[in-house]
Amino acid sequence: MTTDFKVCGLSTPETVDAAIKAGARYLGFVFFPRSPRHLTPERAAGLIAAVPAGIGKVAVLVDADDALIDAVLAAGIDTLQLHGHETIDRVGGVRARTGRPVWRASGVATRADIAQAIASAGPVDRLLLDAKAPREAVLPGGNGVAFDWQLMLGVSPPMPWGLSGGLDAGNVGAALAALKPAFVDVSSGVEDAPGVKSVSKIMAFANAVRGA
Ligand SMILES: O=C(O)c1ccccc1NCC(=O)[C@H](O)[C@H](O)COP(=O)(O)O
Repeated sequence: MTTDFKVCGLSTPETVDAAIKAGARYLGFVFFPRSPRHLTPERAAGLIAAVPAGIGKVAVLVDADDALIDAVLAAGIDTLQLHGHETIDRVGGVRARTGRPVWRASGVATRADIAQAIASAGPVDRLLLDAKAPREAVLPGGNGVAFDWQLMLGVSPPMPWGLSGGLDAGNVGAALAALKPAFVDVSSGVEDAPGVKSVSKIMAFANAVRGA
């Protein structure tokens, strides 16, 4: 069975279409003004309108307020990925108020980070383990950096979890074989430059996931 994958940071009709054709289970849209992948809810609505039913439309949010959450849901988003410093109470509050699936993204650099990510995830539907952002990074995710996957050996989070950070067509097969996450998430690894997705790299990533 093929592992589900999410293509994150989509911002054009062509690359949304490529991700759909490649078989992505989830499409990610970033709502964070400092990101080269940033979208307004209005722009996202235009992209989401073309997405068939059955494919998840995931908003990547960083410490978003309720007004932004409501705006992205009105744009057609169905899943909320919280990628900031949201507390357990905030995660639970967002889930209870919206009734939508909530994913918690956490940065990993050490084994202790993984334990902390699991302990502080709150009532999430999915946990996304991403590489901890480098000290000088402007973004909390989407930096094209991998964490040491050996840190995950022997760890099985009690909720469905996804792997992200620095994945690409060349390494995702090894990641899947070693860790068997419920899903994988890619952004920089299918780009030609930050924020510029590549149709051919999206296809190559999908083939690598299927071939794993
Ligand atoms: O991608 C962004 O610009 C971004 C901005 C702010 C918070 C999170 C962001 N991305 C989160 C993702 O879901 C990425 O897909 C994930 O971190 C993997 O990124 P990459 O290492 O570039 O494949």
